[in-house]
Amino acid sequence: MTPAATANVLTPAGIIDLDRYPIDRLDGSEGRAMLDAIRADLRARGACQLPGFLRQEAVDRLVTEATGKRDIAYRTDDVHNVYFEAIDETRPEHALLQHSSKNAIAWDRIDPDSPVRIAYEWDALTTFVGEAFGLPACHRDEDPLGACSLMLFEEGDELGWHFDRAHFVVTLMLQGARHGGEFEFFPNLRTEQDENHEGVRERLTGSRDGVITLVNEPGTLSLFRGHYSMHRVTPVKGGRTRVNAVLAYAEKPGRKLNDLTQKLFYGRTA
Ligand SMILES: O=C(O)CCC(=O)C(=O)O
Ligand SMILES: [Fe+2]
Repeated sequence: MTPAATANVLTPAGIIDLDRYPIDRLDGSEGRAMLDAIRADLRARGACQLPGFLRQEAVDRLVTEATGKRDIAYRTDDVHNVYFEAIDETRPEHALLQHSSKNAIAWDRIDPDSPVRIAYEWDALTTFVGEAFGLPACHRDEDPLGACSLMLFEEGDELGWHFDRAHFVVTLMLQGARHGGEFEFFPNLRTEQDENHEGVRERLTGSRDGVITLVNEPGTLSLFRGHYSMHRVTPVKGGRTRVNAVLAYAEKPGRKLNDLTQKLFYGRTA
């Protein structure tokens, strides 16, 4: 980065397109209409995408930051089942192994003036996320590693089919792969009351019934209820790294990962 760019710290309005998405004016008529549309989308398919949420300059800076930090990213390459649980061989859908590999840049390695830090720490974004998901309260995670991270998916990297442990996830797409790297999603495949083991097994053995593919445009904010909707990221191909940010929130204040999870995702504790 040039000295001029370093000195030029972006403001929330310079990072997020607040003309298109008035997240700091949720009480106004445009803000209310936006929230209504987002909530309807989340109800209907468990996911909502806001293309052009980040301004181009913020996207460009974040891709430069993330790719520049490849060497301090922590690489994971694992097999797991869709529940991230110890395998129960007596359950077919439980024993079908998935592959995931990616490189994660932890929250404490993200620049003080990084656009993603400024956006994540802006209370208006936190309030907006809570309102979008219809939560009584919404807090940023307080985990020094996992609160908000930058992810790099290189050639062959993917996330196998899974249900998130968290009830909802927020991502920012920064750079799509040339091929693959697509986010595929089975809306509401299970519910709190019904695990739908049969439906899960069918999807893991080839059924595409009900699948949706989300857009991969750089600058898009995605909100999704990944706890009920099985999803994956298809293998990256074509030589361009897929880069995104994952923003973590909780209904209660002070959420942190336990030591085991920190070690698993970031290779250390903090
Ligand atoms: O990289 C993505 O688009 C999805 C991330 C995801 O599924 C997760 O963080 O659990
Ligand atoms: Fe996920």
